[in-house]
Amino acid sequence: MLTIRNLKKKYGQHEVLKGVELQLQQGEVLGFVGANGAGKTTTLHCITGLERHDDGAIVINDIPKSHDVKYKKQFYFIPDTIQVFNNISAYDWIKYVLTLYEVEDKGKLDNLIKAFGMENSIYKPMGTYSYGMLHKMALITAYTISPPVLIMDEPLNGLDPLAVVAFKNCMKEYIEGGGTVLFSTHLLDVAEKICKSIALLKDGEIVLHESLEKLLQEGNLEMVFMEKQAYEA
Ligand SMILES: Nc1ncnc2c1ncn2[C@@H]1O[C@H](COP(=O)(O)OP(=O)(O)OP(=O)(O)O)[C@@H](O)[C@H]1O
Repeated sequence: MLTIRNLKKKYGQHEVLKGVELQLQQGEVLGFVGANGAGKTTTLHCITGLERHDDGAIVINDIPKSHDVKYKKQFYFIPDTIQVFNNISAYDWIKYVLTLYEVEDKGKLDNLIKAFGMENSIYKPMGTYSYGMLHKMALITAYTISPPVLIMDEPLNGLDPLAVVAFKNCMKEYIEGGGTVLFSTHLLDVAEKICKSIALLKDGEIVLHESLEKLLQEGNLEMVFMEKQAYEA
């Protein structure tokens, strides 16, 4: 469903991604982990087109990144920092994004607004939103669109307990409907609960991509990562 081959990216002389190889199967929920500065966000930005990559190939649902609009309709990306138009309501913004994806499902949208407890705030200007509210808005959008792949950078940051439950329930439904998820996280306990597989980025390369089931046979995720020397001593 998502294939990354030999992905390379430099900022000036700093080679951040040195040939990332990653393949996600349909239905996979992949937790993308690594130390601070390992290049997780850079990888997500290269996949989503926010950054140009220097070398390598990225293909989603058989469509290469070079196919621009068609490629972009294969995924929805929730960044860590969500930029918004301050004076537009979240509801109007979501409706606009849905038109870009050619999705019209008011019933689903209304159900998701309710599931995330946003019935009152959804009509307010996005400039008045907290960090967590912006993430809820983005999750409502993502699950309404239900594209082939969801890509998220630290999606649970700022969510209240109700929203975390909604996030997990919606994710289950989305996966059962044929979706695929790639998300970066630092929360290994969360990754243990949500993911089907884990990929570890270290020194600009994927040094591990394994099913959670197999990894947990070796101990908990923290132990596995310490062994893989994910963090500097
Ligand atoms: N726009 C940029 N210009 C220059 N260097 C950058 C830029 N963006 C990221 N970097 C550098 O690239 C490296 C990887 O950063 P990135 O944000 O991808 O890491 P990360 O794994 O997401 O980190 P974290 O877990 O702390 O969020 C870091 O050394 C960072 O300083």
